[in-house]
Amino acid sequence: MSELTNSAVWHELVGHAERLCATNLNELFQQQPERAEELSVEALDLFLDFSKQRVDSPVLASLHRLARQCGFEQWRERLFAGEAVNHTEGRAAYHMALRCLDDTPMRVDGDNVVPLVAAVRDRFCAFAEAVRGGQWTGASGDVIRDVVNIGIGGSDLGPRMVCQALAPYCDGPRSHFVANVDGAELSDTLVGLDPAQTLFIITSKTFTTQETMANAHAARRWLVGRLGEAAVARHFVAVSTNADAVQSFGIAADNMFEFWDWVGGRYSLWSAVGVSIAVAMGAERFVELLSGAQAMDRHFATTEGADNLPLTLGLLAVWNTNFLNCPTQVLAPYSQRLQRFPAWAQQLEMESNGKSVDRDGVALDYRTTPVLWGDVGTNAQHAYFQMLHQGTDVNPVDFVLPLAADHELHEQQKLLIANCLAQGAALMRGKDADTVRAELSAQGLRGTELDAAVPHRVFSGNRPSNTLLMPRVDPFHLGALLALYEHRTFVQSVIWNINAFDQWGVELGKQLAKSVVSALDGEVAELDPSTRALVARVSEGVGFQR
Ligand SMILES: O=P(O)(O)OC[C@H]1O[C@H](O)[C@H](O)[C@@H](O)[C@@H]1O
Repeated sequence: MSELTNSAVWHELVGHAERLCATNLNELFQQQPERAEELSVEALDLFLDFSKQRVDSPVLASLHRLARQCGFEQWRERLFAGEAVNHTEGRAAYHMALRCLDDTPMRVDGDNVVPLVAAVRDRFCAFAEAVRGGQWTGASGDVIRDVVNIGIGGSDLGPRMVCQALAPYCDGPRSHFVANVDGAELSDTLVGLDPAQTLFIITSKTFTTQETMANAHAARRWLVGRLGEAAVARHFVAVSTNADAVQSFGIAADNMFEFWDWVGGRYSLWSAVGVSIAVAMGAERFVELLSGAQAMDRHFATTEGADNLPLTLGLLAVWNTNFLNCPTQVLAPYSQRLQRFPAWAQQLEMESNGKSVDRDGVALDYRTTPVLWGDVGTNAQHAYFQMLHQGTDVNPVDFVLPLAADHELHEQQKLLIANCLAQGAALMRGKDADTVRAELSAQGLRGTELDAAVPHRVFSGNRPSNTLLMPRVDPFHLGALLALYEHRTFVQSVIWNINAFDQWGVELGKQLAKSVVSALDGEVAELDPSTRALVARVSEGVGFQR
C-alpha cells in the first residue's frame, strides 16, 4: 500500500464515499438548503457552481486536508519559485513567467527570466504588427494575407484553439493550422493560397518532430517551386528552442523566435508559440490573453483553501476519480467558439497526468487521470448524452458556459443557456419509476404495456457536474479559463504525487515509427511478428504505393 492510500485522510474519504452512496444529490439539497450558494467559488468573474457534485461539508474538509497532507502549498511554492519540479528532465515548469507582465522577478536557476521573456515577446509582437500592418511583406512586396502555422501537439493545439475561440477579435491575415503528417491537411490548406501572400510559421520546441518537419519541408518545396529559393527568408519564420536545427532548415536567426526548455509544449501558447495568435488578433489582444492568465496565476498562488478556484476544481476531480470511481471526465463547453477547448484540455490533462509511477518511480496503487473527452453543447446532447444520462457508468461533466454572445441572435443564446442548465439539472434530478408511471398513465398506457415501458424511461439521476460560468469568450477571460485548467491539472498531480511535466510515454511510438519507415523502405528493421506482417501487406501494394 502506498503512503497515500494508507493515510488516515484517504481512508476517511473512502468512508465518505461509502456514506454518500446511500444519499442522492436531491437529498443533499434538502439537508443543506443553502447548498447552491455555499458550494460555489468565484475568481475573475469565472463562477464555479459545484453544488451538483456529490460532496458535502465533511467531504470538502477531508479533501482540503488531503491537499495539505500531500504538500499542496509547498509544491505550489516550488512551482512558482521556478524550481525543477520536472525532475525527470531536470527542469522548471515556468509557463507562469511567460505571462508576467510586470517587473516581478521570476527566477530559473537564479536568473530573472522576466526581462528575457519580455524581450522575445516584444520582438514577436513587433513582427506580428508588421505583418498585420503590411510592413512585413512577401518576397515580391505583397502584403501577407494568409498565415500557416505548422506544428503539432502543444505547438498546434493552443494557438489553433485560441484563434478559433477569439475569431471575432481576429482582424489580421487569415490563420491556418497544419498538424497532421497526413498530407491531406497541408494539401487542402494550400489550395487557393497565393504563395506571394503566404507566410509559414514553423512551430516546434525541438524542431525535430517528424510530422512538423515533413510538413515544413513540403511547404518549403511548394514555395520555392513557385517563388524561388531566395523567397524563403520572407515567407518562413520559426518558433523553437533549437536554434541550430532552425538554421539548418534554412531559416535565419533573425527570423526565429525562441523559447526555453522550462516551457512545456502543452503550456507553451503563452510564449512565441502564440505568434500566430498575435498576427491574427494583434499584440494588444494577445497581451490581454496573457493578463487573464496572469490574474489566474495570482489567484491560484495567493488564495487559500476553499476560495481557491483551481484547487477546488482539482480536488473535485480527484474525488470523482479516486473515491467515486468515475471512469472519465466530460468537458461540455456550451459555446461554438470553444469547440477546440476539449482537444487542448485533453493534451494538457492526459499528457500531464497519464502516469502510473510516482515521483520516485514507484508503481501507483490508485488511479491517475481519467479519460477526458467532450464536444460542444448543444451538439453533444444529440450524440452521446444518452450515455451520460442512462449509461452504466457515471461520467462527471464540466459545463463551461460563456454568458454573453458576440452575435445578434439573442434568442438562440437564450436557448443555448437554457439547454446547458437543463442538462446539469437532468443529470442530477433524474426521473424515478413512479413519476414515469404517472406520466405514461396520463397518456393512457395501462397494464403490461405500461410495466414494460417504465424501466426504459427511468433516469437514475444523481450524476455529478460542475457549471462554470464566464462573462464571455474574450481574450482576458479565455486566458483566465485556460490558466485555471492548467492549475487544476497541477493540483491533481500533487495529490497523485506524480510529475505532471514530462511525457516519456510518447517516445516509444516515435522510435518505432522510424523502424517501420525503414521496413517500408525495404531495409531490415526489428519488428514484432504482427507489425512485420502488416508491413509486408501494405508493402505489397494493398492501400500503399511507394
Ligand atoms: O513542439 P515539438 O517539439 O514539435 O513537439 C510537439 C509535441 O510532440 C511531442 O511528442 C510531445 O508529446 C508534445 O508534448 C509536444 O507538444
